[in-house]
Amino acid sequence: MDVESKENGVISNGFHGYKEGYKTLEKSEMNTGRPLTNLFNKLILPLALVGLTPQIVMLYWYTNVKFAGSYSTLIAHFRSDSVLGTIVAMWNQLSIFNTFTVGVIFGFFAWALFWMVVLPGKEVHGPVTPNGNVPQYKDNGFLHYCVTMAGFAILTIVLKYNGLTPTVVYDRFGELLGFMNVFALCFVFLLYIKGITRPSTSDSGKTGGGFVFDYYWGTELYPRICGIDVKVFTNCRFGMTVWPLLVCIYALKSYEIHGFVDSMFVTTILQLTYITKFFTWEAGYMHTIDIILDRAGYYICWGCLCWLPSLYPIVSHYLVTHPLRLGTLLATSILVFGLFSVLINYLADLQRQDVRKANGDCLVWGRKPDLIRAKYRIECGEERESILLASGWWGLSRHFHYIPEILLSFFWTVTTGFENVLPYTYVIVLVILLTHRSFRDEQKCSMKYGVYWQEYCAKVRHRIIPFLF
Ligand SMILES: NC(=O)C1=CN([C@@H]2O[C@H](COP(=O)(O)OP(=O)(O)OC[C@H]3O[C@@H](n4cnc5c(N)ncnc54)[C@H](OP(=O)(O)O)[C@@H]3O)[C@@H](O)[C@H]2O)C=CC1
Ligand SMILES: CC(C)CCC[C@@H](C)[C@H]1CC[C@H]2C3=CC=C4C[C@@H](O)CC[C@]4(C)[C@H]3CC[C@]12C
Repeated sequence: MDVESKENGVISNGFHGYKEGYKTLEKSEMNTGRPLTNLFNKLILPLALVGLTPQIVMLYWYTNVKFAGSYSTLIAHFRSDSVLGTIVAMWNQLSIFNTFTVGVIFGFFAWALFWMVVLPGKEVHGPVTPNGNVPQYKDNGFLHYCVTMAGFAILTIVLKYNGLTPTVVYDRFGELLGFMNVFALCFVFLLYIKGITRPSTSDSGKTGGGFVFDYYWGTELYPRICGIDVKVFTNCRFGMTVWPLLVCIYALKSYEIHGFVDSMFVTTILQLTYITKFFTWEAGYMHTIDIILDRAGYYICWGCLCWLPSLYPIVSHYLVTHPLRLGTLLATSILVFGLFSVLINYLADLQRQDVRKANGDCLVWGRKPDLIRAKYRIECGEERESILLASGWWGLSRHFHYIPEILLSFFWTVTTGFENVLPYTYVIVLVILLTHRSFRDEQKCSMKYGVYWQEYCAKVRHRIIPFLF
C-alpha cells in the first residue's frame, strides 16, 4: 500500500481506479448489452423483489400463526379471499407503531451499537476496493455474540423473577417484523441518499441503472455512520445476532407450552452451533462477496434486517406450534449428522484460509497441497499473487463446502417431520441462493484470475457436486 490516508475508517491507498475484478463484475451485472435483459435486471427484478419480499416475510409468520404452518391452507385462503385481501387483512390485524415495538427494536439497536464500539478487538482489514480503499474493522464479533447471549440469559432470569418472560417477542413477532419492515425500507432510502450526497468513501455514487436499481443495489460499498460500518451492523450485529436470540426465544416458548421437546432441542443446538461458528470467523466474512461486492442497498441491508430474522429461524418458529417427539435414537442421529456437517463446512473454510496463511508450505490431508499460484494485476499495473488450492476439500469441487452447509440446514429442518413444506422454506431458498452465489463468485474469480481460474476449473471440473454439477 502506498500512501494510506484515512477516510471514515476506510484507508485510501492512493492509487484510485484500482480493480481486482470487482468493478468490472459490478458493471457487467448491470449492463449486459442486451436491452431486454437490462430492463429485466435493472427494473423488473429489483421492483418485484422490493415489492414482494416485504409481504413474503410477513406471510411466513402469518402462515405459521394463522394457517397452522400450511402453505396449502394459505393458498386456499388466497383463492377464497384473494391474495390482496389476505395481505390487507394481515396488515390490518397489526398495530406496528407502539412503545413495545419501538422499545424492543431501538433498545436492541442501542445494545448492539454500544458493544460494537466499546468491545476490544484486533484491527483487521478487508480486501482493497475497486477505488483503492482498504476497509478497517475491529474484530470483536465473537465477544459481541458472547456478551449478547449472556445478556439474554440474565434478562430472562430477571424477567422470570418479575413474573415476565422474553417469549412475548414470539407472541408479538408480527408487530415487530411489521415495524422492522417499515424501518428497513426507510433506512435503505436514507442510505441511498447518503451514498449520493455524503458518501463515506469514493466507492459510491449512482450506478447509472436508475432509481429502482440504485435503491435495490445501493449507492455505497462501505457506508459508515459516525464511524459505524453499516454492513457489519446490519449483517452481523443485527441479522446474525437476532437469529440466535429468536431461536432461544422460540425454544423457551415451546418449553413454556409443551415442556422438553427433543426436536426443538436438536434444532436449537444445531442452529446455535452454526451461528457460533459464524462469529468465530466473522473477520473472514469481510472477504466474501456480501461485503466486497454487494453495496449497502435493499438486497443486503433490508435482507439482513428483515429476511434473515424471518426466514432463517423459521424451523424453530414452526416447532413452537408443531412439537414433534423424535425419540432418543432419531434425535441423536440427526444431532450427530448435523454436527458432522457443520464440522465439514468449517474445516473446508479453514483449509483454504490455512493454506494461504502458510503460503502453501503445509500439508493438506497429509500430502503436499496441489496449488495454483494465481497472478492477477491491479489497475495501477502492479502484479499480485494469490493461492488457489486444488486439493483437499477444494479439489473435490469448487464449492464443495456448500454441500455440508445445505445438509446441515436439512438436518435442523428434518426435526419438523414431513407434514408441511413451510419449515423447509429455508433449505429450498438456500439451495437457490448458493447455486446463484457460486455463479456470481466464479464470475468474480474468472475476471480476477483469468487463465489461472481456467486452470483451476480444468483441474477441478465440478462446481458444487463432485461428478455431477
Ligand atoms: N447460510 C447462508 O445463507 C449462506 C452461507 N454461506 C456460507 O458462508 C461461507 C462463505 O461462503 P462464500 O461467501 O460463498 O465464500 P467462499 O468461502 O466460497 O469464498 C469464495 C472466495 O474464496 C476464494 N477461493 C475460491 N476458490 C478457492 C480455492 N480453490 N482456493 C483458495 N481460495 C479460493 C475466492 O476469493 P479470492 O478473491 O480471495 O481468491 C472466492 O471469491 C461458507 O461457509 C458458506 O457455506 C454462504 C452464503 C449464504
Ligand atoms: C432481498 C432478499 C430476497 C435476499 C437477501 C439475502 C441476504 C439476507 C443473504 C444473502 C447472502 C446471505 C449470507 C451469506 C453468508 C453468510 C455466512 C454464513 O456463515 C452465515 C449466514 C450469512 C451471513 C448469510 C446471511 C444472509 C445473506 C446476507
